Formats: sequence, C-alpha cells, structure tokens
Amino acid sequence: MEGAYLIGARRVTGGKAFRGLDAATGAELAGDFPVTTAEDLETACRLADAAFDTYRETAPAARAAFLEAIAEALEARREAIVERCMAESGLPAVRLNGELGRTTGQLRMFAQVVREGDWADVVIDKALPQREPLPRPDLRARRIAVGPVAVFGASNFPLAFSVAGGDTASALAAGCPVVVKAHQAHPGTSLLAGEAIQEAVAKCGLPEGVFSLVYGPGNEIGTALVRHPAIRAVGFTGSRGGGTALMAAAAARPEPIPVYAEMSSVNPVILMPGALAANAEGLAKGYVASLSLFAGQFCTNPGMVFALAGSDVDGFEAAAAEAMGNVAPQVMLTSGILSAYEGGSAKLAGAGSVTEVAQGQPSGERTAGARLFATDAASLMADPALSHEVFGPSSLVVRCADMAELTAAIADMEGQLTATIHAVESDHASLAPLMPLLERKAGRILFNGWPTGVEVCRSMVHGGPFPATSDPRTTSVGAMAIERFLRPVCYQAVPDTLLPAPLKEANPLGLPRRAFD
Ligand SMILES: NC(=O)C1=CN([C@@H]2O[C@H](COP(=O)(O)OP(=O)(O)OC[C@H]3O[C@@H](n4cnc5c(N)ncnc54)[C@H](OP(=O)(O)O)[C@@H]3O)[C@@H](O)[C@H]2O)C=CC1
Ligand SMILES: O=C(O)CCC(=O)C(=O)O
Repeated sequence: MEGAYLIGARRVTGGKAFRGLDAATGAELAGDFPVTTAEDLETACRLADAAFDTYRETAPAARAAFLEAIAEALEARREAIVERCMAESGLPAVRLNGELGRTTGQLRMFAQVVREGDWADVVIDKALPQREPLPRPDLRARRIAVGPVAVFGASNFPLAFSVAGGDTASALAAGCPVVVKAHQAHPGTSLLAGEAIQEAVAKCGLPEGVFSLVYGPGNEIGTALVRHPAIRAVGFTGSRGGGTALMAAAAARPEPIPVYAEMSSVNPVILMPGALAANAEGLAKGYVASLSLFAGQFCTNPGMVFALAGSDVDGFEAAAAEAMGNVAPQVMLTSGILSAYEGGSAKLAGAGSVTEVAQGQPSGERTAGARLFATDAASLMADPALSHEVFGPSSLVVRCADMAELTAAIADMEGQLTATIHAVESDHASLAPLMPLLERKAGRILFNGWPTGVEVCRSMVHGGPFPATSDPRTTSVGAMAIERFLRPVCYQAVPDTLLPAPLKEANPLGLPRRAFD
C-alpha cells in the first residue's frame, strides 16, 4: 500500500516517513507513511474552521446521509481493512470483523439520532407582552456544534475507537469537522478508514475541511493539534499519562477547550457470598475468559475482584487458577504496550503483600502470558499502587474480612468506567447500602455479567469519574456521546427571518421542540 496522510480532499505522500509494524513479528509493513508537516497541520485546521459554518447547518437528513455513506464506504473496504489491521494490531479476523460491524453500526445509530433531532434540544419560551410587572420577550434556545474537534485514535480498538470510531462519529453527528491524529501503531488501517471518510465527504458534496487525517510520533503533532486555535474540543482514548498531558495542553491555551479523555480503570468486580456459594466454578471461568479476552487489552478489563474471606472464595480462586492454565499467550498491540504490561505485572508480583495465584501458558518473545494475583483489603488500602491499571491479561483477587471492609476498600478506589456485582437474591439486602457508593465511583454498574464488551446503544455510559475519564458528565460510547460536542445558544427577541431554521416559528426542519407559554 502507498502511505499518505489526508488534508481535506488532498492526499499527501513523500517526505519524512515511518512504517507500520507487524505486531506479531515486529517486521516492517508496506507503505511509507509521511509525518504530517506543521504547514499541513495548519492547513487541516484552517480548512476545518472554514468548513464549520456550512457543515454545522447541514439539514439533519443530509448529515445522516453522510454518516451512512461513511459506513457504506467502510464496508466496501472491509477485506482490505481487516487484513491490514490484523497485521498491525495482532488481533484476529473474527474480532476485527466484529469491530468493523460495531463501527458502522455506531455511525448508523448516530445517523438515526441526527434525524430524530432531540440533540438540537429546541426550547421556546413564548413572548408574554402583557406580563406584569414586566413583559417577557420571545426566548428560544437550541444547541449548536462546538467547532472543529481533534480526535486521537486509540491503539486497542483500531476501528471502533479510532479514525472512524465513536469520537469521530459523534463529533460529525453534532456538526463538527474532525481532524484525526492517527495512532502510530496502525497507520495503514487509519489510512483505509480515512479514505472511506474522505470519499463520503466528496460524495455528499460537503466542504473538504470536514475531515483530515494527520500522522506523527513523539507527541509533537498531537500537542500542536490540541493547541491550534481552530480546534474547539478533543476526544481521546489511551493512557492516563497521555490524557492528562493533553488536558494540561488544552487548559494552558489562551482559550482553554474541553478534553474528553477516556484513560484508566480497573473495573472492580464484587463476588457476593450467595453467588459464590451457588456457582464459584462458573464465575471463575467467566472471570478468566473476561480478563484474558484479546490479551486483556480493554479499558473495561476486570482488573480487581473483591470477595469475603471465608466465603467460597478459595474454591473460586482454585477454579480460576485451573482456567488460567488453559490461557494461551497472545500477541499484544505494540512492543511498548507489552513492556508496560510486563513492568506492571512484575510490580504486582514483587509487592510483599501480593501472592501470585496462577499464570497462563508461558509467553514467547512478543506475546503476553496471563497472570492472576491475590491480596487482602487491608494491604490494598495501605498501598495505592496495587490498584493502578495494569493494561493486559492480569487481575488481582482481594479478600475482605467483611462487608464493612469491602465497602471501605471500594470507597478508597479512584473513579472507574464500570463496577460489577455478582449476586443472588439472598445477597441483595447487604448490597443496598453499597449501591450509592458504586454510583459515586463508576459510569456503569452491572449485575451478573462481565464488563468487557460495551453495547453501543441509547442508554450506554462509557465514562466515569477521573481517572476513568477527564469529565464524568459524559460518555464516549452510545448516543449520549453527541452531547460532548454541542453547546446551547439562546436567542432573545430575534426576528423570525433572522432565526436559524431549527428555531423558526414554522419549524421547517420538523425538529422536536418544547414550547412554554
Ligand atoms: N484505558 C484505556 O482505554 C487504554 C489504556 N492504554 C494505556 O496506554 C498505554 C500506551 O498505549 P497507547 O495506546 O500508545 O496510549 P498513549 O496514551 O501513549 O497514546 C495515545 C495517543 O495519544 C498521543 N499522546 C500520548 N501522550 C501524549 C502527549 N504527552 N502529548 C501529546 N500526545 C500524546 C499519542 O501520540 P504519539 O504517538 O505522538 O505519542 C497517541 O496518538 C498502554 O500500555 C496502556 O497502559 C492504552 C489504550 C487504551
Ligand atoms: O469493552 C469495550 O467494548 C470497550 C472498551 C474500551 O473502551 C477500551 O478498551 O478502550
């Protein structure tokens, strides 16, 4: 394949370049991918700004058709995308075909959301000229797009959280042009997805600045993108260090902008005594399957399990150890992610209060082996480092003396994407006091399931308090993700001829509205 980056309608080749790497072998893959120059980054941001006013006022039907055209263009490239992505990520075809389906599915969901029109949140307070002691003017509000958005492709979801992924889909749905900074680990996959969007922009007759795709390692291009005055918001999925660096860069701008970063989470799972008594072995198998799925490279990985000492936790641990023995080593996304996993799991293994319960099958040169650890709640609370995310196929079982200690250990945790409870009816009474605490800690509370595998739907919340995300008021998955890229504007006594279409008295776009006398 020929490497390139995309600035509006232009395809840029040549210049200083890098190559994608085969995740399984480390070998260089075809394609010289140029590092985006400062001039071209400037052009991408300028084009995005120039496209903004036209794009944000496209009729809902036109914007929805554009999102659907992207989905179609991705599907037309399915074979090439999956083949290249397998090499760049080490993920198997079955996973990537599923992920591509999720990607096109979320584009189509946002098309539907845009058509329905609730996102515009039109509210009208009618004029009350006779009101005493003062008349009320006509007041109407709607939400408009915030402006061009910078999106950082994630390494661990090279399709669904990357170039054409959830951040891009929700920003485009809101009416924001997007400049994507491709993840260095999958330049070819990024280009194929970027070409699909570029093609859809042209097919739908939209201004070219609606989409650009830039490349560049070493933080430089990403930081310059976040600092660019045309950029009005940022979407990011990745490390805590990366996310907080971008938050700092955005806050230090002369005009600070919001950063929606999804970063780090250990996703506590609580195994209640009744559930353990009923099915310790089944729970252990489900647990090991979830923590080792695709080498544990999920921010929803169940990184920590809490159970009461003296319950059936011994049987659970023994069954989990047995299941671990069947876990084959798996290729990780990049050598950097593999060495971060090895470092993080070695730190756990070396902590005095932690014992290693089991290992998966031995790992090879570029693969990660699964690891299972155990500790007690008092040690966990005494050493905050034990609850840091270890990104990969490892997890920690925490024994608690009683429900009071379990509650204290959960209260001690940082913000999380998810909190999971396994319980039967006899456990429910002792769980009631824990529910408000879990609401304070997590964006999603689940019963009798495992946190990996996020449903893309209207009610999904893939968010949570820091460090799970930089802003707990929102989600990066599901229909509500569009809210991040909208802001309200109120129009007071503005003549109908000058009102934007969504607010005109005749409601030419047929958007839903709430009106108050
Ligand atoms: N919780 C989660 O959802 C995930 C967590 N991770 C964690 O992140 C680690 C590294 O993985 P990776 O995916 O590369 O994540 P990173 O956060 O390191 O990188 C993600 C993107 O952000 C950019 N970036 C990172 N740091 C900065 C910075 N200081 N300034 C400007 N841009 C920056 C990178 O660009 P550039 O290439 O220029 O550095 C890259 O495009 C993993 O080992 C894992 O611990 C990873 C994926 C998901
Ligand atoms: O579990 C999922 O489907 C999504 C996980 C996620 O957002 C991530 O790993 O970055």
